[in-house]
Amino acid sequence: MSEPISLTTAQARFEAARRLTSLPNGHRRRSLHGHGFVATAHGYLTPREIPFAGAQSHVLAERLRACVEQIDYSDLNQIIDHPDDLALARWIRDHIGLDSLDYVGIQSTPDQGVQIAVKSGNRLDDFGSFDLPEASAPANQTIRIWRRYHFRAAHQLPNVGPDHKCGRMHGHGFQVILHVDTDGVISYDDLDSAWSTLQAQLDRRCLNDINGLSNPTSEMISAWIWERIRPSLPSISWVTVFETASCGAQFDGERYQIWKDFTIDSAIRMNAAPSGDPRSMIHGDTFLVRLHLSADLDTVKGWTVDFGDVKSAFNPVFQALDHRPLHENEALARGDAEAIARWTLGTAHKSIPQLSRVDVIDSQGAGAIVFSGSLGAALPA
Ligand SMILES: Nc1nc2c(c(=O)[nH]1)N=C([C@H](O)[C@H](O)COP(=O)(O)OP(=O)(O)OP(=O)(O)O)CN2
Repeated sequence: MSEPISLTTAQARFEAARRLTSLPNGHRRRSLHGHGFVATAHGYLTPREIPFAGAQSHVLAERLRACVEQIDYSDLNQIIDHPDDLALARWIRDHIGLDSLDYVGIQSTPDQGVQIAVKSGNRLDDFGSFDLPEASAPANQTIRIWRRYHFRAAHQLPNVGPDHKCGRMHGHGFQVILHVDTDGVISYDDLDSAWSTLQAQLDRRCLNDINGLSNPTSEMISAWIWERIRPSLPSISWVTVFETASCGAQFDGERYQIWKDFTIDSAIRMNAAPSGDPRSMIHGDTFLVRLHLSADLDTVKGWTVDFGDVKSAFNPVFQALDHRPLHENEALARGDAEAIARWTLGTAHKSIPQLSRVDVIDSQGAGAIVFSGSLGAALPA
């Protein structure tokens, strides 16, 4: 594994009203309506920007909160010209006052959002090309919109061992996210029209009966959707399939990535926080720990790595994190999400060699992403 890269991440919520008057007459988003928005920011704060080592995600969260407070409970049209999600993301980028930001996202509903790369040449899913000169960075790699769809279906995995629970016929409320790179012209409506025929083919069906889906793993479903959606959405960048609320697969036309979520409830203490700061004393939080794996497809099983095998292989690391005083582990004495994510990636990589990224996110949506290789497509809040 190459030396992992860390990104700090934070979220802030705000409520606001808007009219999108450039939409056609009769479009429901033309009239005055409101949203509970979620803003996200990713970046790497420099030592100059933080009061002590480990405070990165707290500082980013504070800065983002202060920024969105300016538009919280507002009529957005009074502040921003045509305040669609893209304009809001750009407004935050321009008003947060941090040079170290890499990405800003806006989610206007649980099912739709936009993400922009802040620095020129910064691709949204491959930090390796971060330093591309502006001229060689395709413009369509700096803005990505995404929209989530839901379908209900049964399936059974025909090539698993006799005792595997997924060999039995069962079902899921699947979710699909289409991530599309755009120059700002493609709208959520375009994604809806491209998706509608697939929705009719997938919803309330048994997936095994559908042509091309005889082995309907999350990976195979994401590739099946990719092939069918690409002719109408040529700038599609990733298809994400949530099999359950805690696991799923992503496909970008070449690469598969899967993720599996865990929750840890842990005590922490931040050894670099000044005395008197409550973070210097024992406190705690509930953290989401999201493991991302990059691997080739096992063409017989139809998956990369079984989610169940990920869970078993991760269990010793999970046991070391969950319901534990993390500050008693010397490697975690800094007590922040980045330290936990780095330690988790380094430790779990020994038993899960396909592990390429670990996210550790606290209960307020702030934390760290530590990865080696491709970032993959962002998953919503
Ligand atoms: N890489 C993949 N692994 C597995 C797939 C898959 O599509 N790709 N599918 C399955 C099963 O179909 C299954 O329904 C998922 O079960 P599981 O891994 O147990 O996920 P849960 O969210 O139900 O797990 P809990 O953590 O126990 O809630 C299996 N593997």
